Order: sequence, then C-alpha cells, then structure tokens
Amino acid sequence: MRHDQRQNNEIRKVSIETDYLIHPEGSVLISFGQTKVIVNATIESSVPPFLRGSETGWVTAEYSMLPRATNTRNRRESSKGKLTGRTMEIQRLIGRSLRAVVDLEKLGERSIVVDCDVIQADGGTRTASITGAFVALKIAIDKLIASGELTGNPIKEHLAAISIGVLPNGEVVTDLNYVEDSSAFVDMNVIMTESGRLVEIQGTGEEATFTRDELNEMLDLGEASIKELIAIQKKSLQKKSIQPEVKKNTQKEILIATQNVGKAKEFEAIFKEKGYAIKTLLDYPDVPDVEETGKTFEENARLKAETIAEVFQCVVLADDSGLKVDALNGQPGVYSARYAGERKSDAANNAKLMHELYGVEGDKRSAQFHCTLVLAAPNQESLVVTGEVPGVIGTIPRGENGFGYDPLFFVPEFDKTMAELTSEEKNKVSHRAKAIENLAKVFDKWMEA
Ligand SMILES: O=c1nc[nH]c2c1ncn2[C@H]1C[C@H](O)[C@@H](COP(=O)(O)OP(=O)(O)OP(=O)(O)O)O1
Ligand SMILES: [Mg+2]
Repeated sequence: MRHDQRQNNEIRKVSIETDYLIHPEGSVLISFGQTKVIVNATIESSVPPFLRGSETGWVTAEYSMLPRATNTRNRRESSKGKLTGRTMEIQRLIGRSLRAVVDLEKLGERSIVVDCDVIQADGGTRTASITGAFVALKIAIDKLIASGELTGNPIKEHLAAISIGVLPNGEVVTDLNYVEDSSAFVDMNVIMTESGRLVEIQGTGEEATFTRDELNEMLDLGEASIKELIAIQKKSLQKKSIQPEVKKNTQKEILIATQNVGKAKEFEAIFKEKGYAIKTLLDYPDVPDVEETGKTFEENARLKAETIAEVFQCVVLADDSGLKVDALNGQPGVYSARYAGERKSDAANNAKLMHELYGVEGDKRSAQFHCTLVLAAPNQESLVVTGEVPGVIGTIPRGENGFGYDPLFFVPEFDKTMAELTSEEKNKVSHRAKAIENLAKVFDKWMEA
C-alpha cells in the first residue's frame, strides 16, 4: 500500500475540463490528483522559417510553472531573464511528443503552439502537460475541421504520458506524486500512443540502478496507465461534443440513447409536436454500444440511459422495447432485437416469429408491444415509465411503414398492421407514444428536481 492508499497500478484521480478558457482555440484544465496544468492550444497562420513555402505545418510547445505552483515561491523565469535547462528540456519533449501523432503535411502551412502552464505541482507535471496538451491540440484541430479549413484529419492517433517509478521498498508504482517522486530510486516518464507505440522513455536511477526486469515491469505498468488516460481523454472530448447544444437549450433538446433508426424517427416526430428537438446516438457514431445484459426492459433501458448520461454528463432518455406474444409466454420480450440471433435482422426475426406461431390460430395469436422509457441524469434517480399496445400476430407480413415487427403486428382498432398505418397514426397509438404520454405527466417535476 502506498502512503496515499493507492495500489501500485492505480493512477491518481485524473480530470480533464475542456473549454477551460474562452480565448484559445483549444483549452483544458487537466488534474492528476493535486497536479494541475492549464493547457492552451493556439492556431497561427505562419510557420518557422525553415518550413516556409513547404506546405507543411508545425506543432510546438511552451512550458512554465507559476511561482506558487510549488511549496515555496520560485522566481519567474521572466524575471530571471532566461529559461532554465529543465524548462527547455520539458517543452521540447512536449513538442516532440505531439508531433509524433500529427501528420504535419495534412496540417497545412500553419502552426499550433501549445502552452502548458502548471498552476499547482505535485509530481508528474510534464506527463500531465503532455496528456492535456493532446486534448487541447485535438480540440483546436477539430475546430479547423469543423470550419472547413482542413479537409483531412492530421491527428493520427491519441497520445498520453505517465510517470512510473521504483520506490525505496523496491515496489514499481505508477503516477508518482511529489513525495514518492522525491524518494524514488528510479524515475521514468513513458510517452506512448493509443496503438502502443512508444514516443519517448526517460528512465533514470537516482543514487541507484535498475534491472532489465524492472524496466520491463515499468513499461508494462506505463502502458496500462496510458490506456486508462486515453479513455479519460476520449470521454472528455465526447462530453465536449454534446455540451454546447445541450447547454444552449436545456429545456428544448433531448438526447435519446438509441441506435435504432426506426425509433429515432418516431421520437423525432413525437417530440417535435411537443416542441423538442432530439439527438440520438446515430449523431455520435464514436460512442461505443451499451451491452444490453439486463433481464427486463427496465434493466436494459436503465443501462442505456444511465451509461450515456454519465458519458455525456447530461439528461438522456432511453427506450427498451419489444414484442410479448401470449402463446410464447411473453417471448421474445427483452430478446426481441436478437430473437433470430446476434446479427439483428428484422426480416429474420419476423420469419422466426411466424415459424414459432405455426399452427397457433385466431385469438391465440394475441400479443403486446411494450415500451419502457428511462430518463436519467448524472447524480439523479432515474425516472421509469412504460406503455403498451395490444394486437394480434398476423400470418403474412403486410405494409411498408414502421420497422421491426410492425408488418406482423395487427392492430384490431384500425384493422391494419402497424406497418400499414401512416407514421402519424402509429405515433398516436403505439406503445412508444403511450410511454411518452406517461413521461409527459412527470417530466417537468423530474427536470426541476
Ligand atoms: O414500434 C415497434 N415496431 C416494431 N418493432 C418494434 C417496435 N418497438 C420495438 N420493436 C422491436 C424491434 C427490436 O427488435 C426490439 C427492440 O429492441 P431494443 O433493444 O429496444 O432496440 P434496438 O436494439 O433496436 O435499439 P437501441 O437498443 O439502440 O434503442 O423490439
Ligand atoms: Mg438494443
């Protein structure tokens, strides 16, 4: 156990706040425990003399520490009139690290200057700077892409850095804070890309030496920590991609955690009537699929809503729905989407349903479409509502509208299948419409809570 109760392989709490300052093209505040660095990326239209006319860009970095970033005040380098060797070495390391993952030709003839200013130092300031610098750089470059100034993406892959050390007791540990760093026998900085390629390793013994085995152990630990850091970088960038819209209009826009095109269209139409715009996961293709491991509609809807609310740090609605057939004891139920196998095909699911109901006749083919909606937000108890619509399973598919089991779901009230109804008709009577009506009754109160 380490003096701050961490495991040997446990990094400190790392947070990355994007858009920290308003002026720079890319700005983040990154914290590794008590180490805090403000990183700002600036886009400039010129390049250093040796690149002029080459149609190649440049990425460079500057590093500095505020006087009271440390325990006792250290004089500003500006008042000393020159940079220390340590500062020079660190800022060149940051620049080299960033250039390792940027295609400078794709960047075009422009420079990006990344300023890393340590406001509080508790060990690992250069590795925190590099990890934050990548995010600030990516935000700046994403702006160039969004504005059409860049057509290709010059960023080749993610990059992060971590410090690893050997403590006096012989333990190999990750992410040393200042106390550990000052007593460590070996101190190593590892800078690595997402694909596991090394950019730089700085490893030194201090009044001590280390073995090849210890070196390998340090690199393994470094690689694992860097994977965690890259996941945190990605999360901070994802949050960023939705926040502006959600913040702009909290009351009037809602994110729905679905990748189903049919559902997305229905939600869009129904919410439009109520004056809301929607976004779905189809707008965020980089967000990984949430595995539906639950045994009930509610469990799965919760999983989808709560996971995505955590990722985006905003209000999220999720739908888990399906077909419950009485003659099949409520099957396929929560397994409706993968009834005919993991490949998820509406046609295969419908074929399997017809096969399973072969020989079952008339009223015995009764069924319900079920929808459970879960509304979730960070640090708030989720809201759960449901809606159902009764019907009868047909013997041949009919109709072109809708999705999923609609062509086989006969709605007695209309004497048509769901797929024969217009979308306006379906959106008045469907299980989803009913669940949304139930949601509307409790929505405002929950939003204010
Ligand atoms: O109005 C509907 N009309 C016809 N079929 C329907 C309907 N509503 C749900 N269903 C069926 C389709 C799918 O096979 C399953 C939902 O599974 P479910 O996991 O909730 O959705 P999904 O995986 O397609 O998308 P996602 O989880 O990203 O929301 O039930
Ligand atoms: Mg699903």
